[in-house]
Amino acid sequence: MSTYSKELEVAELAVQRATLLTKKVFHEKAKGTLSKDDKSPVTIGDFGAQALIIQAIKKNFPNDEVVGEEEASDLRDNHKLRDQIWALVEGTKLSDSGSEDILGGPIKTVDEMLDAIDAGNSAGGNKGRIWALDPIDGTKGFLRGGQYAVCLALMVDGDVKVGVLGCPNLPVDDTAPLTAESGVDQTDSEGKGVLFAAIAGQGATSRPLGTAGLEKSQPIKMKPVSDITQAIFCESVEAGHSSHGDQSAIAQKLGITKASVRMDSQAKYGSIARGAGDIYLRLPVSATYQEKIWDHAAGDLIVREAGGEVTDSLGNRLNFGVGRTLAENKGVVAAPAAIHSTVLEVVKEVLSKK
Ligand SMILES: Nc1ncnc2c1ncn2[C@@H]1O[C@H](COP(=O)(O)O)[C@@H](OP(=O)(O)O)[C@H]1O
Ligand SMILES: [Mg+2]
Ligand SMILES: [Mg+2]
Ligand SMILES: [Mg+2]
Repeated sequence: MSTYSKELEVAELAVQRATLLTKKVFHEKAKGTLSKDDKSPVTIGDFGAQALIIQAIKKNFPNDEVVGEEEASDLRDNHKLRDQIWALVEGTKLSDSGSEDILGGPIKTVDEMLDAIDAGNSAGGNKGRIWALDPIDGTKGFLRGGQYAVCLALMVDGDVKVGVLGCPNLPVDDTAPLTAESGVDQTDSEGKGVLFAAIAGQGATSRPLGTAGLEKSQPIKMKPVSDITQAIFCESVEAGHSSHGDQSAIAQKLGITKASVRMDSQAKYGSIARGAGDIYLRLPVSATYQEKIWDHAAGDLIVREAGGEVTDSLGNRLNFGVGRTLAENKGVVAAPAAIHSTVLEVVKEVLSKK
């Protein structure tokens, strides 16, 4: 077996299983939404997906740590919500029993489920094997009917080695270009659902999300951009998550005339990695916000392995080894390697004028 192939297999299957759970919640009107301390939303889908994925990691790699976005404290005294999540977790299995076996068997009790969720409490850092998990990235998109992603990455000594993104609402077809509609009013209808993956040094791939381990992955590559004015650039839907104003000024200076594609979650990284889009800009709106490692780890590797470069707004690589946040970085600039320096120059120019 080549390096990290076992980790990739477990990560892909765990993400695929978790998306079965999130898809069920996506189609429910009531998604069991709570407001967290920072006022951001979390749903029964986020908790359930985190439990299923951490269980699979701990069964296969008991000594590994996990930096997971969610924690179970709100559930320990909210039995109604806890039981709703348990019903989902208990009822979610991959249809292929061989794939289910690889994940190491079901969660047996409610307490085991809560403990699995809380096992995502690693402080992170640059020593040893640590997984970064975002059980639903783009929760606001998930609630609005936009894009969302189930995101998992393995870091070893602070470097991302394996990355997986499950995107239930993106087209399976790698060649379908992004349009203004790609991020709004989306669902997981026929032809939707893609799993992106990468191992450091071994390239990036995609495969249909619905088929567990049964379908072969295809290599993906970023699209060469010969004329930057024709580039498709992506940004968050939420104006509170990145500066639409700065991003539009940068696009304008680059001569880009097409409107941005606004899309929730790391579906943006997957989309540019397969050449459906070209550039992803995420410039800070707040001077104090620190980006979370689980919002970027998998996407960073997948884009770089597909021929892209990912830096912050100063041109530094994202540093995943300093804790649960990207404390040393500000913003994200992701583009094909051949045009990244051109984009970065304009980013610096626009930000320096502020
Ligand atoms: N002020 C802020 N600046 C940047 N990112 C923020 C933010 N507040 C929340 N986020 C993050 O933005 C993520 C969604 O990114 P996007 O806008 O690309 O969809 C959220 O992930 P979750 O949805 O997992 O909580 C959350 O972690
Ligand atoms: Mg969140
Ligand atoms: Mg997130
Ligand atoms: Mg999340």
